[in-house]
Amino acid sequence: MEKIHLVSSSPRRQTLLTQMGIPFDVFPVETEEDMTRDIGPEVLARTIAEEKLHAFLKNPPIQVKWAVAADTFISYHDRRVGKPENRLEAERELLSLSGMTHQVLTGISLYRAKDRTILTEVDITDVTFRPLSAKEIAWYLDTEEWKGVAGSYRIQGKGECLISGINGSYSNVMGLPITRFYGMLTKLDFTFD
Ligand SMILES: Cc1cn([C@H]2C[C@H](O)[C@@H](COP(=O)(O)OP(=O)(O)OP(=O)(O)O)O2)c(=O)[nH]c1=O
Repeated sequence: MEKIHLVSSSPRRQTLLTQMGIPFDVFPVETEEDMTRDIGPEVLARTIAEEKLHAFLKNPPIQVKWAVAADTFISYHDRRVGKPENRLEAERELLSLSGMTHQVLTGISLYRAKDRTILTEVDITDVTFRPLSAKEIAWYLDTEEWKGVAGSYRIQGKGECLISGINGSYSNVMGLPITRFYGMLTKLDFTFD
């Protein structure tokens, strides 16, 4: 099977590619990830994923055959939320999410080197939080799971205790929607043997 260059520092995306049985090399890039642009959340998810991919393509390793970049953030009430800067920001975020449904969006941009094709898609999952007490929020903040994740919670960790329901892909919330990504690879004739 051909290797994919994973243009991401996210350990969750590595876990999900491993789960899919796809060999990969990790090649993170630094981009601005400006969430304040006046565009809808789906377009924003596409745009940031494509910006990460294009940053990688400016100076790719010679042997690259495939590359994938992604961006995950949460959206509700016209707000787009990425990773919190500190505990106070995480606390405010969890308070806002308490008792309501938000969307988790992941933009995925896949590159096939042989003809320089780029395919970008967006996956959306609705996640509903239970009404959270101040005690629960304090407990969750103490777990430190909020560090480095969009929306200040980890569905794949103790964060699942805060959730009453999800509609859509679970792996999308973790940073790479397996079903959609598999479909994208198939569209571009990636061979799984
Ligand atoms: C909501 C949620 C997000 N996340 C993670 C997925 C993403 O890794 C992260 C969102 O940040 P991203 O900017 O998408 O990715 P990243 O900074 O981890 O890596 P890079 O920019 O190099 O690609 O939040 C979880 O792990 N669990 C969750 O429940």
